[in-house]
Amino acid sequence: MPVYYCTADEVRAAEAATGDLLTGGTLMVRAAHGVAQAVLTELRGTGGCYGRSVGLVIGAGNNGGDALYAGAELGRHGVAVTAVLLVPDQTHEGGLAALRRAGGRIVASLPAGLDAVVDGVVGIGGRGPLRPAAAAVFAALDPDTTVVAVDLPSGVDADTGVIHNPAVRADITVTFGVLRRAHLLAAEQCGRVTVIDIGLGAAGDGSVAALTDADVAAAWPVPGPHDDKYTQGVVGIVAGSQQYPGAAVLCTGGAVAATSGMTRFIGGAAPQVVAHRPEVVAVERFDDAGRVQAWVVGPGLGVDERAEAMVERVLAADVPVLVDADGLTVLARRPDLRSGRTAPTLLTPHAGEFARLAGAPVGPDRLTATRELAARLGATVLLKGRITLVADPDGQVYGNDAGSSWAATAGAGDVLSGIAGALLAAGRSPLVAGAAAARVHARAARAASRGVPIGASDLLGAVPTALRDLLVDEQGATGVQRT
Ligand SMILES: NC(=O)C1=CN([C@@H]2O[C@H](COP(=O)(O)OP(=O)(O)OC[C@H]3O[C@@H](n4cnc5c(N)ncnc54)[C@H](OP(=O)(O)O)[C@@H]3O)[C@@H](O)[C@H]2O)[C@@H](O)CC1
Ligand SMILES: [K+]
Repeated sequence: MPVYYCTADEVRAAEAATGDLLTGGTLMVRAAHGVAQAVLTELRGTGGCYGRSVGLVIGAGNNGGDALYAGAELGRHGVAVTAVLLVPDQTHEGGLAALRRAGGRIVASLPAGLDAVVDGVVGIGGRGPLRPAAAAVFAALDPDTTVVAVDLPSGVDADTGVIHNPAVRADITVTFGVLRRAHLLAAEQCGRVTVIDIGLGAAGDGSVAALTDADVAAAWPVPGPHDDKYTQGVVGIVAGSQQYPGAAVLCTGGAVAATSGMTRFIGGAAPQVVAHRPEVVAVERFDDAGRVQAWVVGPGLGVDERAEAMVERVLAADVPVLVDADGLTVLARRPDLRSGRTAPTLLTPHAGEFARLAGAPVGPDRLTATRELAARLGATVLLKGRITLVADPDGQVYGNDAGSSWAATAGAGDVLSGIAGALLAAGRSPLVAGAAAARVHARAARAASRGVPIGASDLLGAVPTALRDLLVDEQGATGVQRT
């Protein structure tokens, strides 16, 4: 099942639904225990707890309350705890008393040499950037200090994931019951995210979600005993040119690697495509192309009249179409090319192409921008980036955190569109095709890179490894999900 990411209001509603657990303070006790355990685990992994020192940065709300109770528990484990109170007269009273009872000390500024710092400035009640007093505390920290954020790194908007300046950058984020949208949208700011069970029920409408590996494995086309190359979906790729065959080779390569359906290619780079992938049925002219179940158009296509004619022809077909790269630039110039389409359309822009399509830059709130463009165009929009967002026109979003930016290399997008196109041809919705392709693409980048720079062809070469890990580990070799 996909993982859901909730808004602050959805979290508050789930907390309120617990009744006495919220009003009696039980939720906060559980939340604080989770934070303390995360810090203790970190300390134990780096030499033990006793005699270590932890600083707390405490804001005026319940987020500070969590951190104070967590500090009290740390104190009871022999940790030397110091706390800076940003708004002394609005500090959570019960939490402060507990910290004092456990031997914690209130200080004007945190001492040097701390083993960890707990960010209890703000959680889901935060607005805007860190205020100056909080910003000064974090700016003064030794850069190597482990930062543990309570609920969210302060300065990151819970609902949009906008990372204000300044904001806390956490190594570990401990959250409660359900994930917040910021944990997806600002994943790079949150570090490792841990969700503590505090007894909340279901929360949120699931409109912002992420596919798990198991979801992707279950969605991936696995041939059945009666399938042949046609029944698994034929994807047609219109990409590249004689002078610039690279995009054509990478995009068809992505499609070939993704499924065992058939791949057709149309364009001047047909000889180079076949040289790399003899299994591709490649022709130079549209009229020689056979039938397909989905098209991919755009990578390396150019933006001249010839390219425009190709985009027009593909979009006129009554099958799903993925438009990428130069195809998007053409489409930004000629939005009429999409008019009259009823079959699904998947647009896969990077930020620059997005700005051309939308008429304005993406801006910091990528979620809203992507949703608005999808709704306006009546198409599914996949916005590339370390956090890939795929939005349907009705507002449903799947995100994928690649976990690194190694895939941000020339040609990697061509591989992605090939993979997603093959999934469209196999009958997957644009939303699932885009999100599943992004996840496999990110896995392939990780498998190819393992911490060093890679080229797009390295990424392409690692797609079978990524798929093997997913399909065999998650489903068993037969494609049947283990229970
Ligand atoms: N309810 C419960 O029992 C449970 C709650 N839980 C925990 O409580 C958290 C939510 O608590 P919350 O609603 O009190 O809001 P919170 O995030 O602490 O911030 C509000 C305060 O911050 C201030 N402030 C705002 N922006 C700021 C900024 N940029 N920089 C500095 N300050 C800023 C704002 O001040 P104001 O704007 O009014 O001046 C206000 O005083 C939640 O994330 C979770 O950790 C869990 O324990 C589960 C049980
Ligand atoms: K926080």
